Amino acid sequence: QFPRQCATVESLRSGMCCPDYFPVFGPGTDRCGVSTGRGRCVQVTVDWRPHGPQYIHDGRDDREQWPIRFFNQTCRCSGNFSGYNCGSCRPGWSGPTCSQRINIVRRNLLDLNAEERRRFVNALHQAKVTIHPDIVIATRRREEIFGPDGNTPQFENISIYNYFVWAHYYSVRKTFLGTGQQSFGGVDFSHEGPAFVTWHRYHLLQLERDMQNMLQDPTFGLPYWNFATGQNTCDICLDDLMGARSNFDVSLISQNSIFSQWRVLCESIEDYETLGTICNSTEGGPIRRNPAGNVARPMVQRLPEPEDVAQCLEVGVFDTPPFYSNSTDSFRNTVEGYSDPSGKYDPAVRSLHNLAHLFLNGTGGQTHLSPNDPIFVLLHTFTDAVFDEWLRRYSADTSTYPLENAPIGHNRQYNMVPFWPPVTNNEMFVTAPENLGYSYEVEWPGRALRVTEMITIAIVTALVLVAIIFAAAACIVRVKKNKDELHQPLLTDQYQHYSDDYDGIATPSQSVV
Ligand SMILES: O=C1C=c2cc(C(=O)O)[nH]c2=CC1=O
Repeated sequence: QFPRQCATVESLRSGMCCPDYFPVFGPGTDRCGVSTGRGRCVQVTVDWRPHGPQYIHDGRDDREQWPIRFFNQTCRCSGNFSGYNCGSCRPGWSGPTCSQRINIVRRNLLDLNAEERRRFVNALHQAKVTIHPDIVIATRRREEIFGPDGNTPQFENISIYNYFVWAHYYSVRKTFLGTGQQSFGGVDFSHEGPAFVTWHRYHLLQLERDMQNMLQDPTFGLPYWNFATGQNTCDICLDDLMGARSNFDVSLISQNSIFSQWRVLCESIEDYETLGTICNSTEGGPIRRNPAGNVARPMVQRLPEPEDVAQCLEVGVFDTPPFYSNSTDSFRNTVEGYSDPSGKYDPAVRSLHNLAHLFLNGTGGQTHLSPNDPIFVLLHTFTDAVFDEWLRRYSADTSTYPLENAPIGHNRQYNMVPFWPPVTNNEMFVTAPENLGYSYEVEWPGRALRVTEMITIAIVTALVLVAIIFAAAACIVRVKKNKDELHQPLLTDQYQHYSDDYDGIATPSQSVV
């Protein structure tokens, strides 16, 4: 959430978070790399447009008008420079002056060879155990951020992967309304609204970037899991990938996989909600996963079908009022999985992204915990690939993204919570290869025909066949007639001839030679 340099009493009191890029003459001398033209420290811009009716507690949540409750000044970087101090490049650019274009390819996990699989699993594990070099997390609400003595900022270090988990938790946490009062759950800054696709896109980009830096490999790309297999098994739950099922406990991961050793963050949700605290970097129990094992909900014992993806990509409107989880004919609500794959909203339905989560039936199926299971990364890269294909097919323009009245956090110009530096939903509503420097190696399924389409095609085919038969028959008749006409004058001539010259009785064979 915030750069380590800004997690201080002074920074919080001043509201300024503009770290030096290169402190030539001591701290505060090169804010945002100003001396080399990288950027400047400016007033934060926030979204003040009205949000939808779901959130009724304005003024009570630190995430409102993000990030103004914490900081009102931030770096604005020039050109292709980016990052909390303008020390890095915008996605899609690299090099010392950020002037070289790059393209990262995100591939199907199942297409990786043995060595690539090993490297990817190791990279995830390294991210799980490596402290984030730049970012720290707040473990208290703004009201209590200076600690019990008023002078001890309540921030913690966190690993790269756990920051990925924590950011998701922070975006979905309930609004604390006071001790003894129920926390308010009608709020979600990353789901059930148009920002679902943009928020998760940035979430992945940030992990990919952090892992590239950690590995010192700017070409590292996150793979994807094509979850639309229609099967009732998890095809990536193998020991050389995301871990097979344990032989000893159906809801655990096999000990042959490093992921069986991973421990889960943000488990104590009831404590956070009743005490008004925030998840910290303390880990708890193991990842739980029991794919297709939810016997109480047979509907979530299967994965989506390839046809569901094809149908979802036919929904041409990005989002529809009320821009929420009950929107109908909305591409966003369809890919998120609250509508059926054709776009029709149905409260009983779970499809695509939601269905893939629920199929995992464990840590990966609970919103406040789901990124703890590394399958989350792959499930979301695939969801992002569908979003990118939709942007490409419809040449989508940001004007189709709602500017106001979306649920809180979901308006076009809202800074996505809790990312730093501030980044709007708008900035992620662009095609990835041209604007964000990555692309997917994927083939999209063709759509099967609907019954009405099949009937139409059958009728048209039958009509064409009948027309061909008629045309052929007419042709034969004409040819025959022409043949007859060709013979006719000969006969007439002959008859005329005979009638002119012949004076006796002719036999038929004589007259038609
Ligand atoms: O982690 C998630 C878990 C989810 C469960 C549902 C549901 O439809 O019930 N949706 C989810 C989204 C998640 O991100």
